[in-house]
Amino acid sequence: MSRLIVVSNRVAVPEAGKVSAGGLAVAVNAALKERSGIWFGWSGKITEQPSDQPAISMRNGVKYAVVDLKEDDYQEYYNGFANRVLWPILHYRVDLAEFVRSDLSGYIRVNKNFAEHVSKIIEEDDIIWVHDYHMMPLARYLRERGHKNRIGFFLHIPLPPPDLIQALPRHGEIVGSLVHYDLVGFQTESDRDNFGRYLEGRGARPGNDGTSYEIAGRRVRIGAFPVAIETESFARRARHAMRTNFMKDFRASLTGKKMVLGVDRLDYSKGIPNRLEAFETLLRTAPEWHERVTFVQITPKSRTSVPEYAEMDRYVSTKAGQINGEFGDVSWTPLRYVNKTYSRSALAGLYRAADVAMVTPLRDGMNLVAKEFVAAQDPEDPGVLLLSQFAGAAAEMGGGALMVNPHEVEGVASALRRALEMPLAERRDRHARMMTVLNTNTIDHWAQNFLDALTDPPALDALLSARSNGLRPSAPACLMDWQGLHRAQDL
Ligand SMILES: O=P(O)(O)OC[C@H]1O[C@H](O[C@H]2O[C@H](CO)[C@@H](O)[C@H](O)[C@H]2O)[C@H](O)[C@@H](O)[C@@H]1O
Ligand SMILES: O=c1ccn([C@@H]2O[C@H](COP(=O)(O)OP(=O)(O)O)[C@@H](O)[C@H]2O)c(=O)[nH]1
Repeated sequence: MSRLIVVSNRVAVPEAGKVSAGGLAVAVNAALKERSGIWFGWSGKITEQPSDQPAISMRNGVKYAVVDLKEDDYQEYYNGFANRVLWPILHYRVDLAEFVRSDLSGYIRVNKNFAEHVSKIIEEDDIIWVHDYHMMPLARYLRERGHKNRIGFFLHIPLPPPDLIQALPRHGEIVGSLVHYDLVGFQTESDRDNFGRYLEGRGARPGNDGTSYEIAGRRVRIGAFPVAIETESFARRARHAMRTNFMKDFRASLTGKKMVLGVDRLDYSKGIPNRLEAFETLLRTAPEWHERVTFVQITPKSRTSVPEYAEMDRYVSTKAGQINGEFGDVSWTPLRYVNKTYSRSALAGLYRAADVAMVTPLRDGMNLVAKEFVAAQDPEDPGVLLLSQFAGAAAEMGGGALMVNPHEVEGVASALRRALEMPLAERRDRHARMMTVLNTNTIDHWAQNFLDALTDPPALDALLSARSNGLRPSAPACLMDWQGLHRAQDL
């Protein structure tokens, strides 16, 4: 069996007793779990003179190979181009992008350096899977070194329409370089279609198979592969968590009040200010909820050296203080705003104890918190998911969540009230609909679907032709929906 080499900016080497690093980490570890593989990337450390050799460690059959970054690489590549240019533009926030040429040089330098390291470990049959916006041009530099391996790329964050991509200086070298991959995967069909239109604008010709484009002598396939969670084990974790002292103490502290929960990195894309304003509107317009509800907002700090994040930090903590000052009482703190990172087990318990989860990003690639919240619920007495229409998760969870436009604060406040007052039968019905999705697309399916599409394009062609022969009602013809194709195979 060929080896799988995963490349991403952050590498989450599992460490006993250490808090998990987030969605991407969980997803990639699950992909590597079943395969003989290597995960290469940044160690998370900054050193003056990084070693020429990656530091290697083995955990549960997976090899982790990590390198340190120099201070200027960290500033230019990670804080600069990745998080002050690509992140805002790909999240539709061109207004927040701060482009500096030296940051782009740093981004290219680190990508070339990663390619040099990865090049040394690649064997002929290896499959290479590159993750996220930090590493867009990596395949190009590997191809320049002569590697003909199958290389796939998955973008964890949104991809906006071509007009917005074009606001990115030298977008052709960055987003355009994705054509050096064999397969490019996105979280949603909308992201995938935006990329298809972007390629067409650059002169790419759609292939006859309906899933690929040809440009500059290369053929690239594209698809939607919504990232998922370990549904069953997360549900189990949530059940067990309720027996811990942590959860017993927490529930006692609620003194019978309803609990609304938010869990997000402190990031402007997550819509935290709008959410707090919606809670404030509820308290202002529905005084009957005073002393009967507690909002718990868990917000680990993120990318703190980036000025836009520091500004968000100041705004949110001021707003939280103002809400408590205005509405709180000696016996009631309406909002508990916490900047700590919690373990996945602690989070699972908090999700299960919550009556409502507010997941209201202004834009989000997927948002795994939305899925984890649903998986953690007691099916007999489930909480309600209030979900932004701009989260990638909305494409799958829209059938059961209360959908909101996070820009309409009064609308979110009304939805929050409706969620708090929703009858049990409706809560059960909505929860069951979302669980069907989470049980169908698990993290193992996600990884398997992507790797099958990357390694076995003939199977993909066969499925597509089966579909065009009437085995499945035709979907938007130009591009593929790999999950839909799997269902077609079942027919
Ligand atoms: O590594 P950081 O800079 O600390 O940021 C953490 C991760 O944030 C982003 O997560 C995205 O991936 C999730 C899983 O697919 C998805 O659910 C979410 O919507 C995205 O925002 C980022 O893409 C990762 O690279 C970061 O490691
Ligand atoms: O205190 C925390 C807060 C979040 N998370 C995890 O971080 C991930 C966040 O992923 P999401 O897709 O929601 O957003 P991202 O931060 O990746 O943009 C989820 O798996 C959460 O369980 C965590 O382990 N501890």
